[in-house]
Amino acid sequence: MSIKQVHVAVGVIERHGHIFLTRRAAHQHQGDKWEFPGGKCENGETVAQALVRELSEELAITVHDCSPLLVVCHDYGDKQVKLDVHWVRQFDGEPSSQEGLEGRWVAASELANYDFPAANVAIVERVVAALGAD
Ligand SMILES: Nc1nc2c([nH]c(=O)n2[C@@H]2O[C@H](COP(=O)(O)OP(=O)(O)OP(=O)(O)O)[C@@H](O)[C@H]2O)c(=O)[nH]1
Ligand SMILES: [Mg+2]
Repeated sequence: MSIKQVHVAVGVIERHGHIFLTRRAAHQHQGDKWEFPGGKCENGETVAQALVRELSEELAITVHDCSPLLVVCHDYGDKQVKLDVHWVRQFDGEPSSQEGLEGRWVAASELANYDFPAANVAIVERVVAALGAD
């Protein structure tokens, strides 16, 4: 049996201490959980290129710059993921889900109230540590 790890570009989109979250569709992996928008890297793409493409496709924003935050590897049993997480602070446009997903700006202090996939615990900790929880 082969173990395939999915490489995912994930964006922590930040503006004025708030983070833009989307809620995964019920039928998706980790369905109904809240997430930081992003998606799978395609062949030949850098993570930054994948992030620019995904955030354009999913949210119709134009990302001008991003910077690495952390990498999280997680085994869900049915799927192994490597989340390559970047801050996204320079972008144009107002994010709105192009895929009909629920989306909202959330204060760093409110992130703990959201139900994320297990792999996201470390991401939330880092974001709250960076932005403060008050
Ligand atoms: N985008 C995103 N994916 C995450 C997060 N946390 C996490 O475990 N993942 C996992 O990373 C994997 C890849 O994300 P994705 O958005 O491309 O996955 P998907 O299956 O919805 O993509 P697809 O429907 O376009 O094929 C999924 O298995 C998802 O459960 C997160 O915060 N953001
Ligand atoms: Mg996605």
